[in-house]
Parts: sequence; structure tokens; C-alpha cells
Amino acid sequence: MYYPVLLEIENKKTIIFGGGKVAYRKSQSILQCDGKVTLVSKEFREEIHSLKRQYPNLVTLINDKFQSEYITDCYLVIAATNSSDINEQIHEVCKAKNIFCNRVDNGNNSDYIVPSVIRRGDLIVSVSTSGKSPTLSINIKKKLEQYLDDDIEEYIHLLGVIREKVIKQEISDEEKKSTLKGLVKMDLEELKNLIEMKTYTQTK
Ligand SMILES: C[C@@]1(CC(=O)O)C2=NC(=C\c3[nH]c(c(CCC(=O)O)c3CC(=O)O)Cc3[nH]c(c(CC(=O)O)c3CCC(=O)O)/C=C3\N/C(=C\2)[C@@H](CCC(=O)O)[C@]3(C)CC(=O)O)/[C@H]1CCC(=O)O
Ligand SMILES: NC(=O)c1ccc[n+]([C@@H]2O[C@H](COP(=O)([O-])OP(=O)(O)OC[C@H]3O[C@@H](n4cnc5c(N)ncnc54)[C@H](O)[C@@H]3O)[C@@H](O)[C@H]2O)c1
Repeated sequence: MYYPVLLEIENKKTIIFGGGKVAYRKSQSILQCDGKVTLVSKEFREEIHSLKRQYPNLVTLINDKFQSEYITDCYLVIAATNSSDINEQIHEVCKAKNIFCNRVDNGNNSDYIVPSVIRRGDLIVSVSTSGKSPTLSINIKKKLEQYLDDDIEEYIHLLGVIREKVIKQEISDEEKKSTLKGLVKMDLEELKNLIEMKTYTQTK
């Protein structure tokens, strides 16, 4: 059974074997999170060359086929070749080196898998079917997107600002808890008013 987590990957290196469509999509999502990627493949899609031009310091391309020596000094590995034998070999090397490997061709045999994600500023909604149907994950994500208000990003930002101030206040833990619970019953305008009034114990 998979354990859901959020990883901090800023400036950390992920090695991706493969230079095709999936390697490209995985590279994009890592770069969006400020991670670094090293791709190893004999061929790279044009979009991958264009990522390299866009992020010259974060993307490294190695023109070679998989070799176990490449799996060193990295945080994560993604086995994204179109050969399940090679992906299996990559996973075996990772196991021996205690590095998490995502096998893109086999959701039952990966150390981690990647969910379909909605982001609105600091809000992250992840949807996974534990590898059973990525297409269903994408469909559920699209349905959930319709429920998120346009101003949710600003709303969460203000909640974060006020929460920090509430936590620093010299009031009892009980008062803090009830204030924080009250905050999420307020709407955006009410949060803005609270910030202007600088009284953070007011709740609904
Ligand atoms: C969510 C997303 C995240 C991402 O990749 O970043 C993701 N797949 C996405 C797209 C997508 N995947 C596939 C298609 C083609 C349509 C189709 O066949 O359905 C498309 C659409 C496209 O390519 O456009 C096919 C597919 N996917 C996997 C296999 C192999 C297998 O099932 O064993 C095959 C069959 C390949 C074949 O036919 O041989 C495996 C995995 N794909 C996962 C994640 C993990 C499980 C997630 C979950 O638990 O639901 C897992 C297990 C491993 C992993 O990749 O981490 C991303 C959408 C991002 C978004 O738009 O939100
Ligand atoms: N996880 C997902 O979301 C998802 C989605 C679609 C397909 N898939 C699976 O992922 C695999 C890859 O899909 P794709 O669309 O990227 O395929 P693709 O054919 O576009 O790319 C495969 C890449 O692997 C490289 N490669 C082959 N042998 C290699 C080796 N020994 N060392 C390094 N690189 C090597 C090729 O040069 C090519 O760049 C598919 O076979 C399928 O099983 C997964």
C-alpha cells in the first residue's frame, strides 16, 4: 500500500533514464518544483532539448544508454525507458543503493508513484488510484478542479499569515485552537478585515 507524502526537491537531483514522452512529462513536473534533472538516453525528444535550453543549469543530458554507474549522488530515480527489462535493471540497482525508484511502466513495482495534481498556490490536491488507472486519476482531478474557487490561492495565503500570528500570541492552547478553527469558517473579505484590524482572536 502506498504512503502519500510531499517531497521537498529544490536543488536536489533526479536521474531519469529515457528521453521520450514520459521522461519529458516527469522532467517538466520536477523543474516546476525547482528540482534538477539528469536524463540518460541515446535519443531525446525535441521538447527535452528545448527544456535544456530553457533551464541550462538545472537540466543535464547524457547521451548514453543505461549504465548502473550513473545511479549515484541523486535523490530520486525515474526508470522511464520503453524496455521493461531495462526499467527492472534500473530498479534493482536502486534497491542495492537505497535510492527510491519510480518505474513508469509498472505501478505495482515502484518505490513511489506520482499522482495527478491540482495546484493553487500553496494548495496541493493529489489524486491517485494506486497505479490502477492513471486515466481515472486525471478525470477525477478535472472534476475536483471545478470545485475550487478562483480566490483559493489568496485565501490560503492569508490563512497562513494569520495562523503564524495566532500561534505567536500569548493565549492558551485552547484559545489558539478555537481561533484557528474559526478562521476557516470566514470568507476572504472577513480574513482581509481581520488583518486590517490586527486582532487575531476574533472567530465565528
Ligand atoms: C498522474 C500522472 C502523473 C505523472 O506522470 O506525472 C501519471 N500518469 C499520467 C499520465 C498518463 N499515464 C498513462 C497515460 C496514457 C493513457 C492511459 O493509458 O491511461 C497518460 C496520459 C498521457 O500520457 O497523456 C498511461 C500509464 N501510466 C502508467 C502506466 C504503466 C502501468 O500502468 O503499469 C501506463 C500505461 C502505459 C502503457 O500503455 O503501456 C503508470 C503510472 N502513471 C502514473 C501517473 C502513476 C499512477 C497514478 C495513479 O495512481 O493513478 C504510475 C503507476 C507510475 C508513475 O508514472 O508515477 C500523469 C497525468 C498527469 C496529469 O495530467 O494530471
Ligand atoms: N507512467 C506513465 O505516465 C506512462 C504513460 C505512458 C506510457 N508509460 C510507459 O512508459 C514507457 C515509456 O513511454 P514513452 O512514451 O516515454 O516512450 P518513448 O518511446 O517515447 O521513449 C522511450 C525512451 O527510452 C529510451 N531508452 C530505451 N532504451 C534505453 C536504455 N537502455 N537506456 C536509456 N534510455 C533508453 C529511448 O531512447 C526513448 O528515448 C512506455 O513503454 C510505457 O510502458 C508510462
